[in-house]
Amino acid sequence: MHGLDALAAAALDRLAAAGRKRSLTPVERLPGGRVRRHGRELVDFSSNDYLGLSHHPALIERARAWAAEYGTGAGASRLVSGHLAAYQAVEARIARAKGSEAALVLVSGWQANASVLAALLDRALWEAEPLVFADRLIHASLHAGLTLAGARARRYRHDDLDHLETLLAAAAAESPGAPRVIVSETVFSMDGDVSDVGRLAAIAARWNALLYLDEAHATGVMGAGGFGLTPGHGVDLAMGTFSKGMGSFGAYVGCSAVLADYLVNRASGLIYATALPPPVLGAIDAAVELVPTLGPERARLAAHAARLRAGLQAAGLDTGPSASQIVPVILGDEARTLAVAAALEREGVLAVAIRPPTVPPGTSRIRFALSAAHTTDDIDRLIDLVPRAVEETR
Ligand SMILES: Cc1ncc(COP(=O)(O)O)c(C=O)c1O
Repeated sequence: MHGLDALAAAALDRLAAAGRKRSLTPVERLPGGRVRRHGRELVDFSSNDYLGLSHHPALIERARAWAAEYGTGAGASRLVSGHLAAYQAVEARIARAKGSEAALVLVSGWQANASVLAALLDRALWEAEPLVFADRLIHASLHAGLTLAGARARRYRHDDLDHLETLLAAAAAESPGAPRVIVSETVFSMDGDVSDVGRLAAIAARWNALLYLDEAHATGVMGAGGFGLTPGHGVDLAMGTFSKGMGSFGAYVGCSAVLADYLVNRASGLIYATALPPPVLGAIDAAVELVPTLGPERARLAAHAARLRAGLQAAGLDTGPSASQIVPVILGDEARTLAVAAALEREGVLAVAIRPPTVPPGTSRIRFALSAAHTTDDIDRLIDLVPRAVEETR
């Protein structure tokens, strides 16, 4: 008897005692930014389906058509027999949109960050140990990549590019010849703030550092054609996902052709994972085609976010540094944040409480993820409900 169940039960009891035990709740996703949970229809402010594309007829139709034509599974990794010819057209289109020489589609955002970063930070590649400089609030999947690579990042204060430069200068004095890699995001998932990509690129160029930026929350949503904030800035490696604004699943990296080739040979998440199922690749294909035409939806989403921020701030609430479709209301205390989320759910609004370890201690928040599928009335209802729910828990 290994006794693991008893140990796991004890670990769960400790989480429950700390108010941090989580569980899975079934939902039925509905169009129009709605979900059904516990039999009730709720306005969904917790999904990252920023343009409502997960229910778009063009994506559904192409997913259906590709399932009928190519089957439901890819059968093998891309390097074996899972590389549908369609990948080439999709990747060429992404590379054009990103302004990069090449692009590579990977199975998921988590897997892309974990395995691409690990491959890029391989000492054997650089013939030296690369020094990594990472924003303090980077996503868990980027941390996984650093961990897999055995890299210990120098972490700069969130969005503090002066601090980044100080760390780069100190490292250059200590180890002048060491390769340097900067890792950050363009839209931060929990604060909704937007990086200064131009300045990051200028810093990377000045210090001869490789720049890796995660565009998970910018893809589909930000930039003139909806392909994020990196195009035109000469970012070495721009990663993004199809799982959020693009309405389905999977990820991409935009980079040089030789780096893409290197990743096909070295990124374990591409080599040792079955390729995306054809219906998912079909949905990606349709989204990549559609997104440049969705300027009005992006404008509507930005207007929703501006309206919500203004309304909540006028009620005295702290929306942090949000400048995107992600609008947090930072409450600090975990129990209070849970109480506000519960009060909102009673009113028909799903907006989950985000607590440590997802965010730093003392910064628990309700994270509102907006969608172009929401109506202005949905936003106005939030502006009315949230301050009342917060007041009730004082
Ligand atoms: C910044 C960031 N990068 C990567 C990911 C992972 O993407 P995916 O959900 O497609 O695996 C997420 C989403 O959870 C994210 O927020």
